[in-house]
Amino acid sequence: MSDSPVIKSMRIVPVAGYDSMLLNIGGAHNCYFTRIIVILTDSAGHTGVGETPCHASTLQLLEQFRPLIEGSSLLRLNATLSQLFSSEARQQQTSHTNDIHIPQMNPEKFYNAAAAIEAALLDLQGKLFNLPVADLLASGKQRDRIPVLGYLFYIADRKRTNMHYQSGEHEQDGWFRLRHETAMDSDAVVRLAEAAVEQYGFRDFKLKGGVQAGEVEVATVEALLARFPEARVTVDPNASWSLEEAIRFGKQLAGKVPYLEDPCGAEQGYSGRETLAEFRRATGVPVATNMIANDWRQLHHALQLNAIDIPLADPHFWTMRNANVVAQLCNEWGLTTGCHSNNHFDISLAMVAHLGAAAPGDRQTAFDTHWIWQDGQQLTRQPPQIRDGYLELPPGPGLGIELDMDRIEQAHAIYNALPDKNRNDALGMQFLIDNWRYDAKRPSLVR
Ligand SMILES: O=C([O-])[C@@H](O)[C@@H](O)[C@H](O)[C@@H](O)C(=O)[O-]
Ligand SMILES: [Mg+2]
Repeated sequence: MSDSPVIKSMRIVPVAGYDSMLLNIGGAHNCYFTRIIVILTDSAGHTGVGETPCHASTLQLLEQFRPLIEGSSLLRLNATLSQLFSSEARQQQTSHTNDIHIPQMNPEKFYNAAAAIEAALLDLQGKLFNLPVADLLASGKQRDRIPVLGYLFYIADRKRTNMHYQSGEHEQDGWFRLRHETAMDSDAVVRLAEAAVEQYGFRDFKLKGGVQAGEVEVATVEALLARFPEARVTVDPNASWSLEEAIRFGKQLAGKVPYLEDPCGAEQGYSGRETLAEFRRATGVPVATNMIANDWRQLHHALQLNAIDIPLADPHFWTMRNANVVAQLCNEWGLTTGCHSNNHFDISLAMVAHLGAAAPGDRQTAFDTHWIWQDGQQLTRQPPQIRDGYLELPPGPGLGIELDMDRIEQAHAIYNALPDKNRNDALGMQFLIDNWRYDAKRPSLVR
């Protein structure tokens, strides 16, 4: 043990990148998105890295954890993480609520902080043992590439705001240009899908719903299916449909979609787990969720109620090792493994690639990634690639990525210059609808 490298320093770097005016139930994505990069350096001179969603309270937590991490032995990773998990901060973690798009409600702070640290430690251990992180997760590496989906959004007209959205006008036609243009109807979303297929080869799509009336979003799903009859297409209204609507739309889409994601949620005194269980019984449509089964206790209740088929265990909500345990449970218990995402850089893309590569069994649905909206803003020298609808596991030990420190400093400078550093999707939306306010039970444009 005395030969174990020791963590010498932990650098916590908030960073920002650019985004399009993507719509969801919480409003419109800001022209900037923010993330936190954790960089650990050990006594052997290696660097390990992790990425997580950014919030001021996550930054504070990471600072609080610094004394636990600096000076710790790399080989005692289990003991270090156990200490983190038995800290007061975890006890104070509130349970996950449905209101995922309201910054002050976002409950994942402890897990977000722990996830970035754990990923960076695993990256370092991988370098020490000359093994990919996928091999350090309990089920070990199972594959070299994982199916990922084309994550489609309705896109608002950025010109109606005074925000600094990129224009894409200097880009050639195709995905890199189209991803900045307004896309508010089925035809425009189908064009986005065509461009995404051309660029990345997707066979799976997810439409971010919770924006327009359910009928409109179902029509967009049907338009995508008509254009790509072989594809697997789903929609995620983030629980904005009532149970009655969800059952109606579910019956309309039954047999055409592989699953629906969070079609309904808590209402009239019933929890989201209860309404999803009723939805499944009424429609037979499998249910995926990133809203009501995001920790062990929630997952337990969701499974007891037979409410879900696909827990989308995001490594930033669970940590990579815990998300791998969820994948093992899915394999043993007849569920399907999947993964949720938010806007992210390529360090998270590598984390997701290793998680998917280690998921046992063949019941794996295409993983979510927002990367196609950020592609080109990499913080590493050779970001993992999406080809033919698959995210390829980067070669090399650890996470298989090498930080580009110049780009990290630039992204840090963008973050420092931001007036508003926490995610707040209401801001952009208020340019479209005066005094717009979030409502968990209404699509964002239905006002
Ligand atoms: O990026 C978005 O707008 C999504 O709505 C994201 O915030 C969600 O967390 C997520 O992708 C989801 O599947 O619910
Ligand atoms: Mg979702």
